[in-house]
Amino acid sequence: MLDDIQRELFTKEELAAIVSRIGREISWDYRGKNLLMVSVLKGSVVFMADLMRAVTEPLSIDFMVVSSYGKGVKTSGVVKIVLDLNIPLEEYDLLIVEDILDSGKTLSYLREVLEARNPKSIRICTLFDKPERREADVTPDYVGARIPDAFIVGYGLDYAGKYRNLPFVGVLKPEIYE
Ligand SMILES: O=P(O)(O)OC[C@H]1O[C@H](OP(=O)(O)OP(=O)(O)O)[C@H](O)[C@@H]1O
Ligand code: HPA
Ligand SMILES: [Mg+2]
Repeated sequence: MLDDIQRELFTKEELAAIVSRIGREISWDYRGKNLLMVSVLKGSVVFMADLMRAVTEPLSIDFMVVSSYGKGVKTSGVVKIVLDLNIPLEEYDLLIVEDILDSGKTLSYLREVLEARNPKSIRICTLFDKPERREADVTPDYVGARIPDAFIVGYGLDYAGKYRNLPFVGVLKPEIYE
């Protein structure tokens, strides 16, 4: 698995520092609110597990499973909700938790779908933002780090379902997917 990585982009320690910084920002901003963190699976599984423990205010969690990349490194353009939330959202301040904002198609679609359910407020938190590849208009409220246009894996992020268990984030060697 390690042989497939071209270079490490964020070490385990750097990721922990990023998560802790976002956790502090969220803790401050959501004082006295009714925070519901919605993790967009599968990619955000590791980030979500760490981030929720970096938030010091009371919160609830829930999960959606959304998929659009399949086995490729480019979005299929079709965002499929594989598993939806099944609770009313009116009483919650919703925070969508994503691993990466790339073309923006997943988050622009999700935001629209969830906004229509009338939560008290809605914000987006993404660990990584790849602004150069944006195709849909999305503005995240919390960003861990902006990254260059390269396909990254680890810390929840996959290529064809693999590499999610790497504790760091690295750039995948292009020969793996070309
Ligand atoms: O901004 P976009 O171009 O839409 O890309 C970002 C989305 O793509 C990935 O999900 P994927 O469809 O690979 O499912 P996964 O979370 O199970 O890996 C990633 O986890 C984000 O949800
Ligand atoms: O760079 C990426 N890596 C893994 N999954 C992704 N989904 C969108 N962009 C990426
Ligand atoms: Mg993926």
